[in-house]
Amino acid sequence: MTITEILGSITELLLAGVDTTSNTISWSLYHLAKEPQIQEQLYQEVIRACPGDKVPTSDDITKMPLLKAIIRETLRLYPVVPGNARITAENEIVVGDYLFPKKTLFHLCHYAVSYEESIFPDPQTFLPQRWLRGGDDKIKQHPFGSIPFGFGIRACLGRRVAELEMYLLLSRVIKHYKIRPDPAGKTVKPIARTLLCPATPINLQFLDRRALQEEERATA
Ligand code: HEM
Repeated sequence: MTITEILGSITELLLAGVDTTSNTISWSLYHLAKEPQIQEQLYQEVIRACPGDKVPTSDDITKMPLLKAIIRETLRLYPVVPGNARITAENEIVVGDYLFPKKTLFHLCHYAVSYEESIFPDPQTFLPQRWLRGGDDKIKQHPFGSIPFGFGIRACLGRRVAELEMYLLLSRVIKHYKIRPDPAGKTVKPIARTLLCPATPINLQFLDRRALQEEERATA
């Protein structure tokens, strides 16, 4: 590899491989802090699949459907890559009643698509259960309702790594800490700066579960 290729690859891996997953985890913690019931359900799922001092591994993740649903719902609300583009290089195409000549540049706004009410009822609300099989709110999902990793041969190369990274991190964090929201009660909105990022800092409290349990025992 030339030095230019090495520098280009490092920049790309930092942008594609670090900021994407870290922003997504920040949003999922933000919502779990605001939704203590969902956080408790996740905690129960994690300690059921991975009891005692055991550190969650990729095998344990297969027993954590809620964990996966939380990441999917987070990426629906905050698709960290908010837009995607494609050029129809070779053929003209018809979409609905419109004819697009060849070499048309299409831009897909993931952010707008994944808030479509006919596909996701109550689209502004964080509802991980909409992704769970057999869940009350489960509707027949449109396969392209939310495609945060893109689609086709140029879809995200790091998808599996990214998902595993986020599942492992979130399950480990939840196992050790109870997450509480910013006592100042500030709402954080997203902003597109190439990637979709929090417009203001996300402040959270992390309470050590072991210390909380010891405190509870001491006061009982
Ligand atoms: C939450 C995490 C992530 C999301 C939502 C995400 C999303 C995306 C999207 C939408 C694309 C463009 C796909 C398309 O044009 O159809 C993409 C491309 C790409 N992503 Fe990710 N990504 C994530 C994490 C990662 C990670 C962790 C890595 C590397 C370890 C990575 C590496 C790449 C690469 C190399 C491409 C370019 C693929 C190509 O052009 O053929 N991504 N990603």
